Amino acid sequence: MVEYQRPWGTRSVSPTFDRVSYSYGRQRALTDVSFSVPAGMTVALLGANGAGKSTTVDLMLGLRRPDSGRVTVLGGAPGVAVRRGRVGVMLQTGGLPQDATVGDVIELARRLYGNRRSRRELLELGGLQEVARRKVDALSGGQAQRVRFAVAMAGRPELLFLDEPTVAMDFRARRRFWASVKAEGNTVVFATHYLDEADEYADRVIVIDRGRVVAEGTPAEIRGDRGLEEALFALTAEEDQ
Ligand SMILES: Nc1ncnc2c1ncn2[C@@H]1O[C@H](COP(=O)(O)OP(=O)(O)OP(=O)(O)O)[C@@H](O)[C@H]1O
Repeated sequence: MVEYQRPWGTRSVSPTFDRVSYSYGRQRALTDVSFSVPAGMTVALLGANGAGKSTTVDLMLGLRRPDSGRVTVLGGAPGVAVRRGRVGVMLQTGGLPQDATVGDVIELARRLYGNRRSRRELLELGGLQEVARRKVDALSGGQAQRVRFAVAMAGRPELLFLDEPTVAMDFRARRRFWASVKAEGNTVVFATHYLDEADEYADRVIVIDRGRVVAEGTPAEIRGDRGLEEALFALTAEEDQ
């Protein structure tokens, strides 16, 4: 196991999990999970299907409460940070009104956050200028993801939670997406199955296996001399059937 390194220097710590456990009824999803994400860092959550990544993101958003342990986000309860617009989020599905145009959705998001950013800026951020008049239900999967990204950025959040953000994006859109994320300078926590993205864009990687943190470190530390995919094979088990 790669050692969990503290302290993180002088930067303040953002989301923190302190011995968090969570179950869906009798299905245990997380057991005794502890980690902290320093401000300004990009952290990737890696693990097999069903490992507990989405549950971790849900807890950070205050959508679920831990059965035991404590989750803090920007120094307080997750729900408070979310309600104050300090957190931007891209989840895997849903969340967009299908009958509205892209421009309408962007306007709605702007208004929700007190017009902190211009329409033009947000359309640019998502690479959406060409499809601004198109209805959401006529977008491709990758375009819809880019709308979700623009919406997530509307409030100039300090912290971004991204659950498999680039799944439907083509290579160009993915690169542009990461360039935008990095340029904004937020603290970012993202779950992904694209190991190359974790390798390239994450400052740190947290590997979750069957609800437990089994490794944490820089991509180079996790990868060692065997590559990230081999490391993941060694660190994690097959999904429970
Ligand atoms: N609503 C739910 N009800 C019951 N069990 C659930 C529910 N959501 C998730 N689980 C279970 O909790 C565990 C963790 O699931 P989670 O969705 O957090 O995994 P994940 O790492 O995000 O997986 P994936 O990579 O497939 O998105 C799994 O065993 C899953 O089957």
